[in-house]
Amino acid sequence: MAIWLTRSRNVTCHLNINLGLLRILTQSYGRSSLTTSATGRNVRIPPHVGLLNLAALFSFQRFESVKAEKQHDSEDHGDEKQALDFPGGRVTFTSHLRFISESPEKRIHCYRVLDDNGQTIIGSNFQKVSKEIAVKMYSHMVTLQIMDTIFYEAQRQGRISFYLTTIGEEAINIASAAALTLDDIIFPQYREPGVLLWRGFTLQEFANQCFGNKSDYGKGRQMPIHYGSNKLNYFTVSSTIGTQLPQAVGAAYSLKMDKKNACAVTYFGDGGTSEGDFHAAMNFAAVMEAPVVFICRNNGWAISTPTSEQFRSDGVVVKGQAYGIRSIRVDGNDTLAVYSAVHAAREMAISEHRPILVEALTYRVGHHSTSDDSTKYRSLNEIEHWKMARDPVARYKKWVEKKGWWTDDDEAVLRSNVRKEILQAIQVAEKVEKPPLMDLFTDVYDSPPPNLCEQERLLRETIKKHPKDYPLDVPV
Ligand SMILES: Cc1ncc(C[n+]2csc(CCOP(=O)(O)OP(=O)(O)O)c2C)c(N)n1
Ligand SMILES: [K+]
Repeated sequence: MAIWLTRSRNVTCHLNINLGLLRILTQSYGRSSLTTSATGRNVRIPPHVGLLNLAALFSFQRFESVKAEKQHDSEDHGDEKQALDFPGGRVTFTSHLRFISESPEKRIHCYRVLDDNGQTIIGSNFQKVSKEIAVKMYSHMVTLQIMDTIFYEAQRQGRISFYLTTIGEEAINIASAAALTLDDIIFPQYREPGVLLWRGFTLQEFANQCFGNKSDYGKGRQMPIHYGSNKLNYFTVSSTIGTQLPQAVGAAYSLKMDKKNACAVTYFGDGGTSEGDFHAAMNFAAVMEAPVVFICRNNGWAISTPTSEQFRSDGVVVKGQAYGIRSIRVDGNDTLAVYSAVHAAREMAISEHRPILVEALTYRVGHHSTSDDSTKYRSLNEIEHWKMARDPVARYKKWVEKKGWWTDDDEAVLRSNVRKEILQAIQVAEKVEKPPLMDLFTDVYDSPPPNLCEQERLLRETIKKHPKDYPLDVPV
């Protein structure tokens, strides 16, 4: 409830108060009168009006009073002459007792280039892309979609233990990757395999990891989709939400110390922003002026948690300013907008030694993973709407087609080739031997500690006791 308090000394304070505070105020202000300007006109309230009456008077005005308060937010009540020299800059004084509103009147706008029909919005400001890059982006988005569909089916058939798709987020994956260089170091969450695909990870390499065979760089020690590539500057996915964020800041800081023409780029979901690691990383990056680009895929759901239960702020983009980080909100389903925003973010991060936050608005069209059924917590209509009306791949396709860079024949050839290549990769990966049992215990300690040796002994004993339950294709 917003109230203007007037005292005889002509001091006006603007308050945002609850009933408890109102009680304290009426007591401490004693016989002075209260004046409300909540409706735009001043109403004098005599000192004898009881607290309950006062509460009733204001309770139905809550909406209007908040509006008034917001209007005042935009006025400058600061006294330029009366200021405090304080670390970080001059702070002007005000005699208005006024709290900053918890939410701005308007939400932060979302940058886009393509309209819903995939055509460039006249006057839009974006990074030009060559035909080669434009077509490569489109074909990689399609490849990612086909890979997801086939791998998902392979999991349903029991051929791999787990899978998680990126459907609906192809533009964020591919366009952001295209705007970076190979020297930029990627710290992914798990819904960005398209970045790795763009960097040259082969479909065979993806399949090897999902099957956890001997050719998997992680030697089968991670669940499927926890890809990583030293060669491609792509840190291995960690299931633990948010851990990649402070790591990215540290890597970015080292790139700056080494005067490298590169930045660190980290991806995370809206759910990830509730982790302490997100806040530690943002603050550390701002203070250390680390060249890191934070890319948040705000896809509406963190498994079954909707964003309304994740935060009460205007999404994620506003958190950047609180930490002193330049930020942008972008339409995550608009390939050209994502490309342009990340391209600009990278340039600023490196040339100005600063972190940048990009919030990409999108939607997780698939279930969280193969362990989830999202129809239990969200409507089919919502899913269908994003799948059909807001599909980033179809939208971008219209643009490349209009440019004359893509035809139906190109589409048919691409789809058929990619499908064949993925099926072939799965067949090969399935036949490759699994890493030996011993690999489970190596590569961490020079000489394994007693508890690890004990675990190995117990595992071998269990296999001997229950040979039928042990997979035949894993050498003991
Ligand atoms: C620290 C931690 N807490 C909880 C989990 C369980 N978990 C796995 S994924 C996930 C949701 C994350 O959502 P978000 O970061 O928004 O990414 P999205 O899956 O939507 O891409 C949760 C809670 C986890 N892996 N790590
Ligand atoms: K999410």
